Amino acid sequence: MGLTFAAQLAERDVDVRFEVATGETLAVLGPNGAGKSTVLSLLAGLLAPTSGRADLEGSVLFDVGASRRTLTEPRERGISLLAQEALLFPHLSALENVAFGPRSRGVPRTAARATALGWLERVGVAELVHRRPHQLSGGQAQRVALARALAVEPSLLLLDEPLAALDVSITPTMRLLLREVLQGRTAVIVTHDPLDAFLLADRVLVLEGGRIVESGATAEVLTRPVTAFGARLAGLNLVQGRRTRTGFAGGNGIEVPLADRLPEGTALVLAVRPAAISVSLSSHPGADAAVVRAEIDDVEHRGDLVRIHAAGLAADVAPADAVALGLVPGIAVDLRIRHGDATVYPTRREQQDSGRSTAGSGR
Ligand SMILES: Nc1ncnc2c1ncn2[C@@H]1O[C@H](COP(=O)(O)OP(=O)(O)OP(=O)(O)O)[C@@H](O)[C@H]1O
Repeated sequence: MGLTFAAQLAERDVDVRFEVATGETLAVLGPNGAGKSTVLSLLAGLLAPTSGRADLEGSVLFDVGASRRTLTEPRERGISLLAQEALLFPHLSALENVAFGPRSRGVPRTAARATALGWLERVGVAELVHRRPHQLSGGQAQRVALARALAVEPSLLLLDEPLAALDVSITPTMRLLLREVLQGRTAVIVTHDPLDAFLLADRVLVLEGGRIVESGATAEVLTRPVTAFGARLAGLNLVQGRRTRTGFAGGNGIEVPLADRLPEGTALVLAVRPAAISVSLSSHPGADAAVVRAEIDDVEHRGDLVRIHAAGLAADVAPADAVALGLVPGIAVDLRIRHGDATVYPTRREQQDSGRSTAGSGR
């Protein structure tokens, strides 16, 4: 059953229809003003469509037409929303914030607290149960907000740019936590970040001007992009490799130390943005970076940057640097990736096989 959604909202010129199977995560991408937040608001019941119908696991969320107008109350929809900001109740402790949902659905206090504690443990902040929101860091507050969203066992979890407001130093671990809790959960995530889409979503939908311009399995959109956003997705470097005794070893010689406890031999994928790979004629390896020496296969001019292809990787450099270094096909260069810029995670199959274990990021 899952989710079926079809809605028009005339005043915002939005007309979108899609389905999400039970247990599947859909990423909604698109430029500013594309209609992503509008879709989430329609689902959550914060906006009513001009016309359309949505069903979640056989229950009507809305059904609006010429002669009918059913709008299920937001709190009756079985939907939780994780927003950019944690939006916790300031006067309640972390535990009370998470217990609030079950309590307001009639669960007795002790049982609601036990549920809340279980979720706070699951998201890694059990020791912070008695803190008030102002005593939590941004990342801790977002973990509490995630526990709160999940404690009501929603049929659908909505995530609106859940990592956007966090310090970049904590987004990798938060992203891996989301990846873990989204396994087998029906979810729609709005994001600007192709890495989120790739790591968290089974399918991707690209909106532009209130219409769907591209959709498909994440891997498909990655390999056959038809829009600028799809191309941004496709630009992400993905390197297949394995867990060695010390970390990740990729087919093209990239090695990154890891702090996870995954067994040796686990199939892993390393993701790194083209902008995070620096290109030089020669460099010193250093302790905090992986360096791959390779001949340039291709040089692509892309407006305000130049994309270098070598060793199966794409690296973006400023045009002035490309000229100064004389970057042309055939010359040998060092591609340098700081360990902290690489995200390493098990392939989906490995993750399912090994239960809930996740790789640490490359930091
Ligand atoms: N509160 C509002 N009132 C009227 N129009 C709005 C409102 N919010 C958004 N819009 C319009 O609706 C359309 C879709 O906007 P929406 O906020 O859904 O886009 P978005 O993809 O979420 O953008 P962003 O990435 O900037 O958050 C845009 O034309 C926008 O100008």
